[in-house]
Amino acid sequence: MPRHSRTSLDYDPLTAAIAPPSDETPEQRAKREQDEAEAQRVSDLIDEQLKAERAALKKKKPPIKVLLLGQSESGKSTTVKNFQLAYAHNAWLEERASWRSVILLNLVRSVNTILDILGKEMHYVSSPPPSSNLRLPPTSPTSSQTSDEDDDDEEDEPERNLPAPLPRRPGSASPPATQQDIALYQMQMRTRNTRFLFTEKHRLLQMRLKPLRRVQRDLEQLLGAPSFVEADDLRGPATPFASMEGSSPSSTVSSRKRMSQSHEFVVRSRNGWKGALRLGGDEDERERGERGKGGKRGRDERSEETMGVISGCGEDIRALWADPIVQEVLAKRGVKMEDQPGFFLDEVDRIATRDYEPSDDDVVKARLRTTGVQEYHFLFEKGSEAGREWIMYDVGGARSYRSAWYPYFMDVNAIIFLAPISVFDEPLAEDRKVNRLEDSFLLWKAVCSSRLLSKVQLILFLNKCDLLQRKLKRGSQLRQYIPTYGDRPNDLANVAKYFRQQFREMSRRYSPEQRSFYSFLTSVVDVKSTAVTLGTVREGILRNHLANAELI
Ligand SMILES: Nc1nc2c(ncn2[C@@H]2O[C@H](COP(=O)(O)OP(=O)(O)OP(=O)(O)O)[C@@H](O)[C@H]2O)c(=O)[nH]1
Ligand SMILES: [Mg+2]
Repeated sequence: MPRHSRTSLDYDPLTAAIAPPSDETPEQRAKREQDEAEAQRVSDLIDEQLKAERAALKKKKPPIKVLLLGQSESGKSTTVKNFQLAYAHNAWLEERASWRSVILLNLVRSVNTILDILGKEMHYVSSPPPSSNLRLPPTSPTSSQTSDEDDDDEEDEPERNLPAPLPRRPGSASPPATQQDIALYQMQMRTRNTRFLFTEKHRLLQMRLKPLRRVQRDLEQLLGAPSFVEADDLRGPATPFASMEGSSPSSTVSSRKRMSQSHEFVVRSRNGWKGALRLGGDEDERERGERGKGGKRGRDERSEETMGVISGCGEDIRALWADPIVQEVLAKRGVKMEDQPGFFLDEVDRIATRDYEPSDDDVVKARLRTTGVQEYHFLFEKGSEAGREWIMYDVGGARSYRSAWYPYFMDVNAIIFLAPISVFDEPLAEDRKVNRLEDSFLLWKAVCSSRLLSKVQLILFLNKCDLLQRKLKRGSQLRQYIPTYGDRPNDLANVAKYFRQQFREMSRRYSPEQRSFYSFLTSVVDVKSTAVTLGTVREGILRNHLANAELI
């Protein structure tokens, strides 16, 4: 009877197939049994590992997910940096050096901005005074006539980078001019009529600092997309995510995967966090390799070259920044370099050197726009938080990036919303007709109103208090931009209290369900005070998370 037709229950074809040959010698048998014992040992080991992993997974606490929201330059990335500094210090140290190029770019951009302004002024000095009149922006009903008459005058268009008013007065068709508009207009008039006493020194500085134009281009190339973005590419609706509520979670989750770049920090010992951060990730590395000549070596050479040019220009940069005529020109133009993000001109002696290494404060102050969404993982491995992973999502805040926020609304535990409150007199870069504070209010209102976020804990950072204080001390009057502020004292404590009330009221009015209002007055460039704030925030988020878990 052929084997395959046997039906007896004591026959197992598999056993038959792996059975030792009938003519096995004693040596072969000993070898076979040894191999089988070893295979069994490995198999047992794998089983044990799988069991342990399953048990660990069971014990693993769910990650806490925090989303940072707010307009561009509100301080989101700076807040993440503070979180790294406080809770991932070793990884922070590893990453710190890679910020050098960003800081150099910040410095060089400041110099080139000054050179641009200087160039224009020197041009005015060497050319006859303009014959056409500057336009006065629309202001009160009486002065708006002036602007109507001059509406066809295109010649002065580039000069009209005027800020938008806040709030618009009811009933007025066109936005009325703010005090700042008028001041800017008067300043432009004065500037055009002023003849600065430029000397040979200014012409020499201009000439000797010219190589910094190329350095800026090189650094922008090296750093890739975020340092290239033009204001025109940032335009878009204020709250695109508000109209996306209800769209399919699966499509938004996959778009979220496409958009995010992941960075990991792991804390392993009581010494703090360990891990690594690769600025930009592999993809950027590849792109940059292709852009730069000859990949990493080419980049290193260029970086050396760049450093050489910058350090060679150090003296002249210092002379330019310290020059009283340059300072006068900037003041007349209303340009406050020291209020601008990424301001390093005061540190030029330290930074424009070949062996410059960024300090913690430098990195916190450095400015690099976020494009898309950056994902940061923090894993606590000691203490009561052991095994708990935190994931922070840092989004690009410019208007054109805001539709990318929505997929992250699906499953976050908390949102830290940054509203810079020093910007009450500034226009939004993406749309200069809009006041920056007004844009923050629109965003906050939309976030509070979102049904998807109705159970998410919202934490508000009223940020840039240091800049607000500086502005108020210089004499900026809040009531000129927000008439409802009335006669309240024009100091930090009262202005901050007023803003807090406004945001609280919006949260109360627009939240679909009742929610607690948590707010902090912050200057996130101040690492010490921010560490205290973040400690409180962390505890609050954790407590809220645990309370919700209990409820479930
Ligand atoms: N003086 C001062 N500067 C701040 C403060 N917060 C942030 N900055 C600076 O403002 C600039 C912009 O901050 P970022 O954290 O990059 O802003 P962002 O919200 O991430 O901006 P996007 O990436 O464009 O969305 C940086 O140069 C910061 O150092 C603050 O409280 N005070
Ligand atoms: Mg950012």
